[in-house]
Amino acid sequence: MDALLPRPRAEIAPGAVHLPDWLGFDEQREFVTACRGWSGYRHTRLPNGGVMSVKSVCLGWHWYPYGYSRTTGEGTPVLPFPDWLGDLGRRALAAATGEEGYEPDVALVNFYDATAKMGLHQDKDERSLAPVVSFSLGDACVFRFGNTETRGRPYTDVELRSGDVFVFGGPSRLAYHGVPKTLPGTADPALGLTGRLNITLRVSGL
Ligand SMILES: O=C(O)CCC(=O)C(=O)O
Ligand SMILES: [Fe+2]
Repeated sequence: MDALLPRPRAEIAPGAVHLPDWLGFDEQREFVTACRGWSGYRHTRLPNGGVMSVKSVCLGWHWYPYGYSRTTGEGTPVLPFPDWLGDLGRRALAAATGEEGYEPDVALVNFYDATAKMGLHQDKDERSLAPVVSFSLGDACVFRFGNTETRGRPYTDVELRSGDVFVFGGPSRLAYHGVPKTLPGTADPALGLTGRLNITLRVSGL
């Protein structure tokens, strides 16, 4: 029942906008197919010795903690950033905030299995303060959106579901955010995805 109720657009903080159900089901399915076509998903190793529980692959530039490079950790070229993904990001940002002319050149594609999560962090390895545009596919998750000062409160927990867009820019561009948990089994089986995919688009400024 709950799934049938429309969820309103919400400004979670200044410059941070949640657009529920922005991608149609066919677009979600095509996006999942594209994500399957990208190879090289890896658990990123952190300088503190930890390993991220998500598996990720990058397009355009390779993100590592804490910077961007032209080659992957294996020394292979980074997968290209496709034009259609830039177009999608441009349309999503325009729909969220009205900003035109967004030109992302990096995508981080994260896969969450039932137990994966992502600790609170800032996206601050880019040399541009252009917004981050995030797409969610598959299982829903709890997305924690905080403040620019600390990992702690105040923060707002937002449920991101398949097809949702979340944009953060302006005064929220450097806000701490993370994924405390996914909600396993909530994906529409017709999507053909067990788990959650998140794709964030950024402008590297490089
Ligand atoms: O999975 C998400 O919704 C957030 C991902 C994220 O914050 C990141 O890739 O930097
Ligand atoms: Fe992030």
